[in-house]
Amino acid sequence: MSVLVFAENADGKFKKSIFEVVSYAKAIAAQNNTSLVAISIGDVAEDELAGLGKYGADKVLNVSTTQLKTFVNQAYASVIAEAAKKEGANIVVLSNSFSGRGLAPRVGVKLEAGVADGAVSLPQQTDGKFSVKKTAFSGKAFATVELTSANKVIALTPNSYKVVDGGNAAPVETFSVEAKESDFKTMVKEIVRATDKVSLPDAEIVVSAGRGLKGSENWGMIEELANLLGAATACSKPVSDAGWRPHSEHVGQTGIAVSPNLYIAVGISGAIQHLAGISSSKVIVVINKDPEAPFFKVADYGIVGDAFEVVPKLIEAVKQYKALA
Ligand SMILES: Cc1cc2nc3c(=O)[nH]c(=O)nc-3n(C[C@H](O)[C@H](O)[C@H](O)COP(=O)(O)OP(=O)(O)OC[C@H]3O[C@@H](n4cnc5c(N)ncnc54)[C@H](O)[C@@H]3O)c2cc1C
Repeated sequence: MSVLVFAENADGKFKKSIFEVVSYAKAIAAQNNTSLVAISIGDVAEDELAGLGKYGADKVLNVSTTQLKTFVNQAYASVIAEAAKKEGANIVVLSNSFSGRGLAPRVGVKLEAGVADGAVSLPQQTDGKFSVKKTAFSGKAFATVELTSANKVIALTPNSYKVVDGGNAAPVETFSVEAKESDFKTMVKEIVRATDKVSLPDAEIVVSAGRGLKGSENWGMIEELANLLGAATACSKPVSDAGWRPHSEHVGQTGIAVSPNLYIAVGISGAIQHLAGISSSKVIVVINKDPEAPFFKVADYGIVGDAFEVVPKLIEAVKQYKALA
């Protein structure tokens, strides 16, 4: 028995969410007194792969074929399932990223495994039971699910487990698996990143704004605040529907789900469909001129005031703080 973790790369590099998921998988391996094997698919340099050992991987399997250079959901799921079988891994861990959300159920089917996607904490393993706390109902609630199958697949929500480093470089082994033609019915030909800014699903800080900002011409202060804080920018649905901001920034039930350490909401009412995408944020700050705005009910800190006065003051305060630091 061992634990297998899928380490997904972005342009040949591993992001922080992968260090989180490797650290998380290591903790599960430790709970079960077993080893942790990581698998990487695509074009990643040897030292980057070996570096996963720092976060707990005892060994790294490297799958690097031309056919699998870009992400192909079905084919990647087959490779991960084959690796799990070969390594005797009965627990497979992935990030609940865009790709991870597609992979987890497919790997689950191939391994006849119970799946817990959107996990937010380590599994509880008592009295022979294996339970995982996860987000439910588009992030509106949490559920604790019990995985009763012998094999288990867990997809970890980004920003819900701390990065634990301190290990040593891990040995890297080439892993080859016969590709099935049926796995390549749909191919990703090219991935064009929307911007080179902080990626929204991975962001630790998000500055988000809504219809209270009146128009796209007023986003300068939101971007300035986000740049100062190293944050990603986001918006409510009507804002992207109106074309004030790109759809890639739309957060909520029908948009992206985020789980940053800090979510700053400016001029957003806090409709249930918006809250669905942000409820696993650690700290929520709301700026709204209406003291009755529903968003204040879920806020950790609230500022009742006009965004056009509050945000410039906040920018000044952050600049002063940075100058002192
Ligand atoms: C099926 C369905 C799915 C949906 N999915 C989503 C989704 O994924 N994401 C999403 O966001 N919405 C979604 N919606 C829409 C959602 O119901 C709300 O209509 C939307 O979130 C409201 O956006 P808003 O808060 O920006 O705008 P508004 O509701 O217009 O609120 C604007 C807020 O700004 C405040 N304000 C105004 N001026 C200022 C100022 N100068 N300073 C400070 N505050 C100010 C107001 O007090 C108000 O609270 C969905 C709706 C449906 C029916």
